[in-house]
Amino acid sequence: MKTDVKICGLKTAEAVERAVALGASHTGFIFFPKSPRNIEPDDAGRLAARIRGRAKIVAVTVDAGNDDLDEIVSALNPDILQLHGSESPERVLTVKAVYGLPVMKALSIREASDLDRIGPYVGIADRFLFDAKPPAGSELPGGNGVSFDWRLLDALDGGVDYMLSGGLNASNIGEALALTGARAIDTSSGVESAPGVKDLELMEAFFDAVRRADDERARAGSKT
Ligand SMILES: O=C(O)c1ccccc1NCC(=O)[C@H](O)[C@H](O)COP(=O)(O)O
Repeated sequence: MKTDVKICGLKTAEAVERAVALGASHTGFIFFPKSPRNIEPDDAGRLAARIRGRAKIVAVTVDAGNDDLDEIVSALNPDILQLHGSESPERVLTVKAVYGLPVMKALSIREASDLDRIGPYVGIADRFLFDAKPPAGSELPGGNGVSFDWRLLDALDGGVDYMLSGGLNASNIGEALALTGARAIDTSSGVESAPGVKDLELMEAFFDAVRRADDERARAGSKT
């Protein structure tokens, strides 16, 4: 099985095209002005046009109102909306109804009780993205390059469809996949040389590590 990989926070044609050539299943564009990865909707739309149909296009927003979502959806025409703020289940339902797009709801995890927040979104969100909680003082709800304790996901109901996120990089992705069995992963800072600057070599190393982990899982699976 090939792990789905989302490369998030893309801002240049070179990075978008390289991510997809390396096998990214999802490309993420950040609409959050405080982020070093923030991109204008029209610029994101131009980048997405280069890879449309080859990878899913994900619009990442944080507690966005309908005016902002209207502009983003019309300029980017995303395949998926990632809601990365404190959007309620009711807001997720509304967004899905208004835009007719699948929603990936991001939830931040630090301790076992954080998994209790999943339940109200089950049957509403199409997928979850489990990220680490931001470190103290961070203005960003995501893209902080920090991981959570992946073992917490042992308690997760096996039917929950999610992307594993938060501080993933070429050095730790093998362990993260082995521990969680995640089928889909997301990274941003782990493939950057500086905040918001994607590094093509780090991206390549990340995909190499993911494919090694996939091979390992296939070998382990074929022995059982
Ligand atoms: O990446 C950002 O700057 C960001 C800002 C505001 C909301 C969400 C953001 N990122 C969302 C993502 O999906 C990131 O890939 C995810 O948080 C993981 O980031 P990292 O820990 O840096 O790999």
